[in-house]
Amino acid sequence: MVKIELVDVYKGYYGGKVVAAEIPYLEIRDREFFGLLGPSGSGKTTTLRIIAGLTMPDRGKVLIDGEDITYVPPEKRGLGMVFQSWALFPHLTVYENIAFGLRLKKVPDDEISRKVKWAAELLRIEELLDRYPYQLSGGQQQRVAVARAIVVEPRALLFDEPLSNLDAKLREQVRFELSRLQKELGITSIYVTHDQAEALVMCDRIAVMNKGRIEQLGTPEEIYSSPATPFVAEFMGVTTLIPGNIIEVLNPSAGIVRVQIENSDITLVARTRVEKASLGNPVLLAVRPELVELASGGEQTNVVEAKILASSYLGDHMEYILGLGEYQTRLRTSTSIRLQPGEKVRITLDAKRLFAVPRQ
Ligand SMILES: Nc1ncnc2c1ncn2[C@@H]1O[C@H](COP(=O)(O)OP(=O)(O)OP(=O)(O)O)[C@@H](O)[C@H]1O
Repeated sequence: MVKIELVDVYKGYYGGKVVAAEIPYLEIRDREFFGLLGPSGSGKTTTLRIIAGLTMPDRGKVLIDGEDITYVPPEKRGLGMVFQSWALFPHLTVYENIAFGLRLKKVPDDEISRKVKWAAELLRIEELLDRYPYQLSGGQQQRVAVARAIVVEPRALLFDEPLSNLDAKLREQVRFELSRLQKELGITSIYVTHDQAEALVMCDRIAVMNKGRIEQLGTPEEIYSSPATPFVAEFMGVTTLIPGNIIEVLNPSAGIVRVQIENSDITLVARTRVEKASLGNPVLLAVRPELVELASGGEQTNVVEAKILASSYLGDHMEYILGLGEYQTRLRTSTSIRLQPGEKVRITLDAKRLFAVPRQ
């Protein structure tokens, strides 16, 4: 079992003007694929480096399985690392690159040979063992870097944007392979990325970071469908955030509320965080295009009138910009439906998926 905890960790720069990491408590569970997600400068790398032992926190503790390792040097923590720059040794073959950590540990040759073969098979690079790094593609180098990290059988794996040097197509493929490998080995892993899609598809849980702090911690689905703050909603790709206020609490235990859009008499039923489901609370309605449909007539809730402001033909679908009170949102339809700017339409917003992001 390998559980990693951060307790009251703080790291600041420039006399505390820059908070690189401030984490009251974080637990990364045994065998979990854990994502640290956030924009540039949000503190992901600092947090990972504190866990790795490469950055000393100003305050706080790092625990592995309850044991305080805050002052244990990086090489004694038993953690495998795969960073953005893979930094393979150019003068060593793939075999020797993978074997490097084992040689340092003075592992006997026959055991090294067995372990290198095992790691090479897992990463599907058996054919490449005699080559030098310059004879490999970016994707192959990346696999060698992962093999080198796992061959020493680390207690946990730390990844810092390991795929950012790969092109989009390869990135998708290696993403999938890394997830498979992580599950196969059952190894606790922490993965730093600024790419939402990457975190959503790979990770069991994600911490979204902003200015050194964790804004939200949850499963990919929670983070995507129930963003806790406007920052998380925007970072997860919500382009339309419509301000409103809670005017009725319909189901307190499920967080179902009625929201009145600011400066209009339009009201919509939405979900919000249960602890924020109180009368008068300000919210932002996160309206993703996939929640908006033309009303067919049978709907009971969330049917409102909107005005077509603009239309675009996008080959396989139409996209319309709608005016909703003084705010705007988008509607997608099949290309067989053609609406004209200025036209009024009745739309429906899926009340089960419409989320009211707390504003305070
Ligand atoms: N050695 C350092 N000296 C001064 N400031 C630093 C140092 N390391 C990090 N910082 C600052 O701490 C903050 C967090 O940086 P960090 O590298 O952890 O962010 P990040 O989320 O990993 O960003 P990126 O995705 O760009 O790597 C930033 O404002 C950064 O400028």
